[in-house]
Amino acid sequence: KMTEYTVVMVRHGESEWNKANKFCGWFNADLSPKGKEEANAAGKALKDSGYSFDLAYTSVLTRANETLDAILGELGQKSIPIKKSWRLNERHYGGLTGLNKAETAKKYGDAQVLTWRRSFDVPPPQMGSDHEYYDIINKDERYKDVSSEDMPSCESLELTIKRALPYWSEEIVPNIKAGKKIIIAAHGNSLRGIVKYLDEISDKDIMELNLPTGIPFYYKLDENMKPIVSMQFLGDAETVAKAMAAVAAQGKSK
Ligand SMILES: O=C(O)[C@@H](COP(=O)(O)O)OP(=O)(O)O
Repeated sequence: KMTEYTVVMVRHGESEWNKANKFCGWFNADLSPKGKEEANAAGKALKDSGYSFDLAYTSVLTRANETLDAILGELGQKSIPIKKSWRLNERHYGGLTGLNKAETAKKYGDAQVLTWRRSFDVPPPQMGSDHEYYDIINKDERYKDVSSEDMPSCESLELTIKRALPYWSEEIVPNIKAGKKIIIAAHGNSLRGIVKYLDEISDKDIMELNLPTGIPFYYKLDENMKPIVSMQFLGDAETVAKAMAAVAAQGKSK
């Protein structure tokens, strides 16, 4: 029989800054009450589908960590090992961090905001040291082991992939191949990067992918980590499609 590995991924539940429609990136926003409910519901959906895990991965951002904790709580699996890495963080939104997405679209136009949010290789403007959130992010203890060359001041999807993929290939893949059942709780754009790589989505087509908050999805991978089944959400198609459209609409002026 062909070897088949299942990996589950989930974007965290709605954060306070998703709710306020603000560019968040490396700012450590908390889950909103709705986001906490989404995280619990994600755990219930995984439980109902019979999932259990041996190892969990997440970013160093609280919204992803708390989503993972809620899921593992629902599964009764709070004691499995959890590995956290900044490499799974959301893309760094640079100078846009803290700005309202719809107001930014009013000011710069929908097309510019779409380029900043969804182009493959155009990074947002840099976050300078005078930015409101610069010290909060750069002096955060959780980045004390990140070298100054690795510490971003803004990231395109391309740059996000460059720092996330080594973690996927060197840390996560060997554990998948060792037969560990894995869940990854991360972010809209760090997960878009992994999905782009796995499904070999073109730089142009990846613009169309908007991941909903708090709805887990799975991949079935062969022994070469090629998808046998790609991105299957644990939710009905209509709910998923609506949630994706809502994420896409966040960057429009009206
Ligand atoms: O940084 C942010 O604002 C959102 C994604 O934003 P968009 O790229 O969808 O605008 O990240 P997440 O909520 O997944 O941590």
